[in-house]
Amino acid sequence: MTLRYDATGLKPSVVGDARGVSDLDRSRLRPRLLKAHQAIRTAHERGELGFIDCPQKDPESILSWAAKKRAEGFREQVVIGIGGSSLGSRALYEALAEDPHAGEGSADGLRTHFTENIDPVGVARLFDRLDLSKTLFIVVTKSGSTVETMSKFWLAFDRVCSELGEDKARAHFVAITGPKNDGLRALADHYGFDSFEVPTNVGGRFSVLTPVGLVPLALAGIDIRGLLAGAKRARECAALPDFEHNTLLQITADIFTLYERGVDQIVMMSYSDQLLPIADWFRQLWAESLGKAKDRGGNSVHVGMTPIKALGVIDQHSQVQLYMEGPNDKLMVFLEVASFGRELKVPTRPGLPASLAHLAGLDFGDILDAELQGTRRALQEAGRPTSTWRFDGVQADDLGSFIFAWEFITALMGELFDIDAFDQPGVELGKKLAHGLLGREGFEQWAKLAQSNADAGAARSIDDEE
Ligand SMILES: O=P(O)(O)OC[C@H]1O[C@](O)(CO)[C@@H](O)[C@@H]1O
Repeated sequence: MTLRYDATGLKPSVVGDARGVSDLDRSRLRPRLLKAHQAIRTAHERGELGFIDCPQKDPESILSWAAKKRAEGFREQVVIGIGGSSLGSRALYEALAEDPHAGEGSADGLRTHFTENIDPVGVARLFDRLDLSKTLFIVVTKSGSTVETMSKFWLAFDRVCSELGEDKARAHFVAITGPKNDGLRALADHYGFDSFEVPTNVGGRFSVLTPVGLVPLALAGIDIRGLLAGAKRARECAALPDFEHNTLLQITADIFTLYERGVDQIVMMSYSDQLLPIADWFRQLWAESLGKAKDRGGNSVHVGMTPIKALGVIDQHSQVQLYMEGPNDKLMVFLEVASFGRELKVPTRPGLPASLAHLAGLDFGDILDAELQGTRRALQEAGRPTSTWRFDGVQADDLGSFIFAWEFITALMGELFDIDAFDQPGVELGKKLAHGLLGREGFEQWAKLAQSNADAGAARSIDDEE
């Protein structure tokens, strides 16, 4: 049974085949979803959930600042951030930039690199090949104190100061951070960097349509007006109060019904290289928002759906065996592109073996599409739930709509789980331990522990250490 959602205004269009989810099931959840929808509206009216305001923001000041900045002669930019401070911008850059990893930047758009990890090999490979005189560093951290981001910022700042002098360094750094006056904000004020603010009521993983994403994307020459226009379209769809016309309520009803049936994993399988990184953004949004130990009443619930990133056709030769025959616990979300805007055909020159002769003259996009259809149909025949987000093409407005739609669906899921979808208490312990270990006493403790582990020959984790 294919559920074509009432795609009121929503582009990309969405088609679901939530096997086993009947209209009856969906209407069963209708009252809870309308209550969730109302709760989100109320929270927004209280000034929370700032992500809902993002599509309304005027991008013109960012666009004119970016044009002025590029005119200063920069040709490349390095975005230093992690998690919500980088994943969204990277995904949108890699989807929408003309040729994201090749060629030189220009006065119309800086070639953009994203550095998120602190693997010394990766950082050195990037930093060592930069022409610092033409490189702009965009430092993005909402808290202003994330270890990975701030250590790389300091490395960049030291190198630029050493090469160009501290006076000139100022123009090579832009800070995008929260209003808290310590960490990056204090340094930006002290050194006089251009800076933009991350609104306090927008969670990091919901912030790509704030200066967090809009500033680097504008510098890269990406159509941020189109992004916001698409997000506005999805916002209008999200605001519809009636279940029958609100596509996002219907999609959420299907996902939650499946979850209650034991489908606790969601595979975002992109049949487009350009759209693959958007699955990285989605994984943080979905995992960090919904993976929670306690509900709002403090009860231990341990809820969440594991988000998995997959790429078609590659993962047909890797993961699909599990998706087809393994446990029926995954919702397949296909990202489909109707037109790649690029023709490339299998040559018709004679010589192909008879078994492959039918490929001659075929367009690569058509082959990809046939493989998507074949894989999707096979999964449906195997009774696996699927849904497809169908993009006319990889363009800014559809991506803006996609971003806002999933942000809103995530907020609705948080209401259905009755959890706080906007905090991330689970990441704090790891950070504390890491910070502790990075302090002096931490390393002594760590060295002692490593030695005692070695002596005991036992693999003990730091958690066992009282
Ligand atoms: O923008 P910041 O404060 O550097 O945080 C980066 C990321 O780290 C987290 O706080 C924890 O992983 C994410 O929620 C956030 O997106």
